[in-house]
Amino acid sequence: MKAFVSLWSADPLDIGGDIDRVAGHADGFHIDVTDGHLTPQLLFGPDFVAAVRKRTELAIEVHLMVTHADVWIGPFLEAGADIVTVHRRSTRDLPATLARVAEGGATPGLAVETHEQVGDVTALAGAFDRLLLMGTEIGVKGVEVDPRVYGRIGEAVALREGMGGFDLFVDGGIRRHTVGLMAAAGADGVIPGSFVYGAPDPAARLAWLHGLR
Ligand SMILES: O=C(CO)[C@H](O)[C@H](O)COP(=O)(O)O
Repeated sequence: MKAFVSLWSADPLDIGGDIDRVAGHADGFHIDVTDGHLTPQLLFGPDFVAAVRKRTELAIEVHLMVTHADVWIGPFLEAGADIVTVHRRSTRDLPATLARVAEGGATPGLAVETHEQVGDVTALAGAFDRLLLMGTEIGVKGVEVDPRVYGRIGEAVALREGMGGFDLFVDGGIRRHTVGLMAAAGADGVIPGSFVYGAPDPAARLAWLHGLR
């Protein structure tokens, strides 16, 4: 099981230190971008991503939870994002938005929210390389996973072979009692927040995560 660690759950006064603490153990970092409109939070802009880029060579995923994704793809690519993940609700033309990410040299990611149908992604076969399946509502943290997520992981796994393949990650509600079930259902990776940064030994927790499947 891979882990892209969510910097939203790092210590906001010591994010550099928190990056260094897990850098030899994480598979990448996940940076949430919210606009207070699509999501009830204000989080992380391109300058922040550029600063993280200078601090680590690990992959950076930018999770765009904003009303107008197209406006922000360019600035986040320039800042050094490796993966840009967008929502259906963030654009009027989802294939064009995903293509813009790929044309910019980054991996296009598609987020599927808890109220959306997993099966709807089949129409976008080949347009994205990462599926970010939300385990909770977007723009919240510290909450429990929606238990329907395990079945939804299975649905995505069943679909992906016929779609040319994609990496399947789960975001939200990553806990000791949920992550093993996510791995067993077929997820390739998760986005741990407090599960890593709230642990007494974040590196050991990541090693434990890597051993799952
Ligand atoms: O976007 C998120 C959840 O939707 C973030 O990944 C968040 O950092 C998770 O927080 P936690 O695992 O601490 O609840």
